[in-house]
Amino acid sequence: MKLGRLNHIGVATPSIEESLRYYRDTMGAVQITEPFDLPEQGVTVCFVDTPDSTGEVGKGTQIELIEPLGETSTLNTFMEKNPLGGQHHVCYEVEDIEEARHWFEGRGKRILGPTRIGAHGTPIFFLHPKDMMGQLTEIMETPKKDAH
Ligand SMILES: CC[C@H](C(=O)O)C(=O)SCCNC(=O)CCNC(=O)[C@H](O)C(C)(C)COP(=O)(O)OP(=O)(O)OC[C@H]1O[C@@H](n2cnc3c(N)ncnc32)[C@H](O)[C@@H]1OP(=O)(O)O
Ligand SMILES: [Co+2]
Repeated sequence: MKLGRLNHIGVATPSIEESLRYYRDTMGAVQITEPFDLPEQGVTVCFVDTPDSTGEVGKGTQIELIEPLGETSTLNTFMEKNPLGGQHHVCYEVEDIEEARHWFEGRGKRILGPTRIGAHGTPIFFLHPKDMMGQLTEIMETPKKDAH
């Protein structure tokens, strides 16, 4: 397996509205999606697009803003330790999610739960931060070109 594209950086926040204002008004973001709830993951999410190397917005690495949703959100423990939020996870793309799963299992890395569909609508899994140099790491299958 080779290191794939950095698809997004997951950034936890106590207030997605405040974070949206920050990225728009302080950082000059020009393309931000509407927030949407993922109740099964216990988060409200939205994406801030950053320009790619040509300066085009929409194809570059995204900031994935995540706010806890509900009492049982996985994010609540993180927010207790980091009340202002901050960098939560990194997400790399792979061509084949099952091949990637075998790769990491073969290297003794703990995979957190089953492969499932993530916020981009493609299969993902998470790897435990303690096995990944301290970084909670999301692995995501690259969206197929003809995906609509
Ligand atoms: C946008 C939707 C997206 C998707 O599904 O597509 C998401 O939902 S992302 C947000 C929520 N989902 C997840 O984070 C799934 C994976 N996370 C987990 O399974 C847990 O959060 C886990 C196992 C990483 C940590 O579990 P928990 O928080 O309950 O336990 P601890 O607080 O005791 O953490 C154990 C140990 O890990 C350190 N830790 C926790 N979170 C992080 C982090 N984000 N980055 C780095 N390190 C982290 C924590 O400090 C503990 O270390 P210790 O030295 O023992 O204090
Ligand atoms: Co993510």
